[in-house]
Amino acid sequence: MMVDTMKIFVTVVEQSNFSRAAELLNLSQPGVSLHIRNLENEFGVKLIHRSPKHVKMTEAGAILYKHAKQMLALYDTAREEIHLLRDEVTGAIKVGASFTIGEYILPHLLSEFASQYPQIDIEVTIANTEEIVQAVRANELDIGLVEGKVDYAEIQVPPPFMEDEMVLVAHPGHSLCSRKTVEPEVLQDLVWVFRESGSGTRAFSDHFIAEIGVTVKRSYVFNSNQGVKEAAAAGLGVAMLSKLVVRKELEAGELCGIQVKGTKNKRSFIMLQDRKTASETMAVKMFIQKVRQFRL
Ligand SMILES: O=S([O-])[O-]
Repeated sequence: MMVDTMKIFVTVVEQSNFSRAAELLNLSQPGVSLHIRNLENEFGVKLIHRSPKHVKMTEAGAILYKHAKQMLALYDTAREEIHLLRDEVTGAIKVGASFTIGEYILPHLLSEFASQYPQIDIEVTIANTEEIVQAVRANELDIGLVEGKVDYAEIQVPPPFMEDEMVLVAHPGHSLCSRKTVEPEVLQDLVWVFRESGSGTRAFSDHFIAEIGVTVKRSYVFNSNQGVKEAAAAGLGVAMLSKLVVRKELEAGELCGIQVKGTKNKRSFIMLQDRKTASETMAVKMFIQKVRQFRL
């Protein structure tokens, strides 16, 4: 089918590599090369320059790439409209989420989404913000849901989809817990429990500490919210975590929340897609719509 050949051509161009394209498409490399050769024979012109180091489009290849993208998008739209006619949205979505979103928001969101669209398969990857950003850039995910700021030209970041409240927490026996609100200076030389670098939670903690201008006496680092939370509840040090992560422990009195005068405790959750390769299937569109409307 011509649409399959176009998909192969577009994948080779976007991956700049025959074997990576073959792997992504579940085809053999000779099979992919044959499709490209047949396409070149059909147009009577070279579409791709191959050298041991590079796979690059020719001028004719660039023209075909532009139209092939439009053809594939039109084909998807036609397929989706036909599915909608039969009142069903099908397909598969790969979603990546940072830990706070992946563990505290996504399960509830997906449970609503699944009852609305039972025929959409979803694969979720949970990792820290930086890892999810890199996976979106590498085109391994259709959508990334992360915390904080993202500054890559090729990544499309629409306005935040949710606000998150951060809380400074400690074991209830910590000296800071005897006061309702504290001045920033009293946080001088404390022992902290942090998430790892690359996480949105760590970025927020670092920013918070820099803003109030205190030094950290010693720190312990865990690569999960759960680890940080348990360590703070065990009295290892203070920690800055999302309220979503510590809500139950605060209610149960296993952690105390410390208010620091004049500091900001809000951050945003954002949704990412790769500008160039963003999937526009109906399944992805419906998922994006759900993320925008969802409230916990
Ligand atoms: O998992 S996080 O905090 O980016």
